[in-house]
Amino acid sequence: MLQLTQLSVRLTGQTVLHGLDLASGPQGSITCLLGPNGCGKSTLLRTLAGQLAYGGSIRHASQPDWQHRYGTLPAKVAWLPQDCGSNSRLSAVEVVLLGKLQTLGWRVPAQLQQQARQQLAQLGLSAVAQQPLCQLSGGQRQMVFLAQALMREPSILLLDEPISALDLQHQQQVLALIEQQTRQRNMLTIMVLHDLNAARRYSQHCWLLQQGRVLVAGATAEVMTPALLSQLYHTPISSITADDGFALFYHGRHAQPA
Ligand SMILES: Nc1ncnc2c1ncn2[C@@H]1O[C@H](COP(=O)(O)OP(=O)(O)OP(=O)(O)O)[C@@H](O)[C@H]1O
Repeated sequence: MLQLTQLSVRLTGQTVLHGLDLASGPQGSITCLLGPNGCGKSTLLRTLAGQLAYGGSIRHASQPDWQHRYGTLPAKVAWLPQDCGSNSRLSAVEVVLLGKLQTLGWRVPAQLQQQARQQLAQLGLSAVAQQPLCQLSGGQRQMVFLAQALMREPSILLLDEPISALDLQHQQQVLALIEQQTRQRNMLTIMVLHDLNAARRYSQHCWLLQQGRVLVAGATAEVMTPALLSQLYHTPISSITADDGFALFYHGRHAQPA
């Protein structure tokens, strides 16, 4: 579990995150970060990834030796940024192998190449494994970088809008893979999403941010209510219950029975 205490971030003289006190879910679970555009979600994720200077503290509750500091991606952390734009001529499989950069030498062991190909195969990308990244679509690139993040075999996985460029079928495929890998590898996954229904279905814990402050945080089932989401986004949000018991959120007021 990550414990953030009084976490503050200033960017070019402006305070963007204002003293956040937050706890993630435990290892093996997914925490979702929700909130309107500009509320500070990416800033928070970049801070966790060691990319921004901050005040306050970031600790790992069950690993007291784990150190977090500005300037380096912390050990055992993988981060998928929001913008995966890249014109690299490296092939997809080479980009995935970069997830193992620290252990790569002049020769890439066959077992690592196999592992990289498997990561791509799990995302349905085997056919483009040898294609240069610059010749892939935006959605394919997003999945290649997700494969690279998983290749690092992190214990904390930070994902900034990992399905933003994907069609509905690929969204489900990617979220199911993230869920399965989070459990199987006992990772802690922290994920920014704009899709409320995906967040409800795939996360166990939720942080709701508003203008750089915590509106509410806790178990997803308790936090993701129409009332709190309407307050968060300043617009009416209602829900119905799907066949599988999950809430399905939609924009608008719940129709009154006739
Ligand atoms: N380099 C910067 N200097 C000053 N302010 C910045 C800088 N980068 C971002 N901001 C501001 O910080 C705030 C938070 O930005 P951030 O990208 O974290 O929002 P977000 O919640 O991820 O938004 P979105 O959902 O649109 O991706 C915004 O108001 C933004 O204008």
